[in-house]
Amino acid sequence: MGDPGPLLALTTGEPAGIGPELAVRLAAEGSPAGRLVAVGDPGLLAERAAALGIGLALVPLSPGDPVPAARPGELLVWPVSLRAPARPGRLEVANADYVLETLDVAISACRAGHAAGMVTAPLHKGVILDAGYAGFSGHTEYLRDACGVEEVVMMLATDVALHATRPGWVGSPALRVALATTHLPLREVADAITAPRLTRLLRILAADLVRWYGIEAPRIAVCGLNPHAGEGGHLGREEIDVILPVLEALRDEGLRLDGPLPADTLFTPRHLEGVDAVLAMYHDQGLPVLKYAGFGQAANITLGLPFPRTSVDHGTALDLAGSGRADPGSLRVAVALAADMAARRLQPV
Ligand SMILES: NC(=O)C1=CN([C@@H]2O[C@H](COP(=O)(O)OP(=O)(O)OC[C@H]3O[C@@H](n4cnc5c(N)ncnc54)[C@H](O)[C@@H]3O)[C@@H](O)[C@H]2O)C=CC1
Ligand SMILES: NCC(=O)COP(=O)(O)O
Repeated sequence: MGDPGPLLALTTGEPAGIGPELAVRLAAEGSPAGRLVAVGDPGLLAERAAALGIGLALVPLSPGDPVPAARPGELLVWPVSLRAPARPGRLEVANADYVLETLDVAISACRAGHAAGMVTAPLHKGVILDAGYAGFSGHTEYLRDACGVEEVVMMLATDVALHATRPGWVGSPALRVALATTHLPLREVADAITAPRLTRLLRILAADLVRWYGIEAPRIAVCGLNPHAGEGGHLGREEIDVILPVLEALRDEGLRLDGPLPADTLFTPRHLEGVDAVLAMYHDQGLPVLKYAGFGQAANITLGLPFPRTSVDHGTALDLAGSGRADPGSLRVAVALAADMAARRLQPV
């Protein structure tokens, strides 16, 4: 058997959702890109595998243990125990601690060098907030705080092959959409877009397109916040007062930035030609476009961390949990992308 590739920690997510079954399905397929170690409850994974008729031997290990040679039909596991029984589609507040512990195990392993990166199956933000973790916003900000970095950027990207093979497509081969704000009520968005924050986000985005994607001088298109990018100040002044001055200052530093541009036309093939990433100002400005272009073939990447972290482009899909009908496409993309990023990370510089 050849080089199994970098070891990637795969957190299995909300136990009532589709994460555990997607993890076992991917393990059964065998990941071509990297070696996976699932982080989760072995009993839960065995149960979901059995329900899908997948014969899977679980191999429990601890972070730092030698990694055995890959054998078909085996899944390595770093065990974390459920706090309460998990039933598909039924959220259980007591398991919020379990979900967070899976993240802590993976993050510690990545920081200690026991894994080259992490891939996360979806968690349910609402149940973690219901469990009392006030202010919990998602993996992205949890990782930021756990790694002690000031800022991170959420970016979703379609599988490169999707657009490259689409007849007549003249835009960039991959659509990458980063977000200036993530999980905020809409009425708080404008106030969250400050010049210092936007400056930090754009620097991280530009630097990590070089670091993780090998793009030499990335070109980034920046959306306006308001319709028609503010219509010269008649439909809002954020473009004039905040966004434009930041872009001008960063252009002087050498960053290649277009904008602020009206978001409705920016996301058209002609405007995306030669653009390596788009910075959208808020979640539902950028992600519906990305998901229309490639739901199930896209991944979520956290930029600004000391190690690769990717995730799926979807949530816990409680309505599909246990049915075997959930599409594992995005998890495949997330694993392949994390393996690619980890391989770059492991290359001597
Ligand atoms: N990476 C993560 O941890 C993410 C977590 N979430 C969380 O997931 C929870 C549920 O969010 P929703 O907005 O309902 O989004 P969702 O993605 O869970 O579901 C939206 C729709 O897409 C379908 N869907 C989702 N994944 C699918 C798959 N793999 N195959 C086929 N169909 C699929 C669902 O059945 C549903 O109809 C929320 O707590 C949200 O915060 C949402 C997005 C990402
Ligand atoms: N809409 C994307 C999403 O919810 C993923 O958030 P995160 O858990 O990766 O921070």
